[in-house]
Amino acid sequence: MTPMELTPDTKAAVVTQGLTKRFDRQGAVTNVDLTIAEGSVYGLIGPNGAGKTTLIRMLATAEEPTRGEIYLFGDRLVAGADNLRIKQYLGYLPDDYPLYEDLNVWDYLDYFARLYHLKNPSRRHRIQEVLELVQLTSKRHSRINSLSRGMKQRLSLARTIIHEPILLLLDEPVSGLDPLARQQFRDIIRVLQAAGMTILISSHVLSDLAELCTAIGVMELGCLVESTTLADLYNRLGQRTITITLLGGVEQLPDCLKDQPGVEDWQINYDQGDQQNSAPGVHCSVIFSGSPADSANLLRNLIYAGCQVSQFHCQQEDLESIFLKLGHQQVS
Ligand SMILES: Nc1ncnc2c1ncn2[C@@H]1O[C@H](COP(=O)(O)OP(=O)(O)OP(=O)(O)O)[C@@H](O)[C@H]1O
Repeated sequence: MTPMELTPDTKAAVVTQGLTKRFDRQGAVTNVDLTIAEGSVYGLIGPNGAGKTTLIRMLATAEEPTRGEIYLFGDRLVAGADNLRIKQYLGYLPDDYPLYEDLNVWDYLDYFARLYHLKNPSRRHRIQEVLELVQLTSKRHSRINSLSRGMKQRLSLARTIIHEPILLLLDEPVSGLDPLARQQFRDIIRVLQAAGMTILISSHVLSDLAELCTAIGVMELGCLVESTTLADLYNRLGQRTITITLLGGVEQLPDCLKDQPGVEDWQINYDQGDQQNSAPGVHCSVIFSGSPADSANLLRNLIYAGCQVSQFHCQQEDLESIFLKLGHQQVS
């Protein structure tokens, strides 16, 4: 697979070349050529054991590669060196980072801000700023062990960005969070992206990634087997379905669908169904590969032909089902 190409006006935040990590004789990451465009939100997906955490740990300087190069914003990570300059603009949230449960929220952030040599009054201002961003201002005097799981994860994120990094590496940041907590987390990520950060997120919650990401990488058995924009992934591998509900004029339907640009196949369900659970009428499911203009034409033609269209709904196949279709191998 060739690395994802950047447009001439985009710079790379992350470039890896032949990145490889072996534990004993076991390959965890093999020959990964990864490119992440500056300002993008890049989602890393793949089955358990595919090498996502190991890849992220190498980018975060927490693990030394066995082989290969890493460039962050053009700076090469040097094995064995302290890479201080790079660490200053990196924020890394591991999947198992412990919080100091007995501290209160403010003292916890103050501790990390001091580690980054932030001096007052800037330190105080920065803590106030991140608390506001992660919506924990009202909890600033609470002990960490009294916070909900979602709050703790937002606090971890606040700690990760306390030094204003420009590259965020988040390893399964939403695992174990309920839907509301995940939504709050996504909202914060959007704010960070709007502020210009480049963000790499690994997650098994593909619906979250589909909402957030501009690009997706798929890992399998240590290799990066896909790395592309979300739009390209949908275009190449996603299937779109148009669901049409008709109140009458069903007999004209096959003639309208036949030879219509973008219509690949269709199925008509003449069963009027349980009216409490589905809209009344005859339902038709169309596999569609056309453009938005093609779907507008289809709708117009149906109406001209006398079909009584009560619903016309175009739906993109979701990331989860595209991923399952890829049929990637699970590490056993
Ligand atoms: N410190 C280590 N020592 C030995 N083997 C390791 C070590 N860390 C990871 N591995 C192995 O490397 C492979 C990749 O693991 P990794 O944790 O990177 O996968 P992952 O895609 O993040 O999985 P998950 O989705 O379950 O978190 C696995 O086979 C794992 O057992």
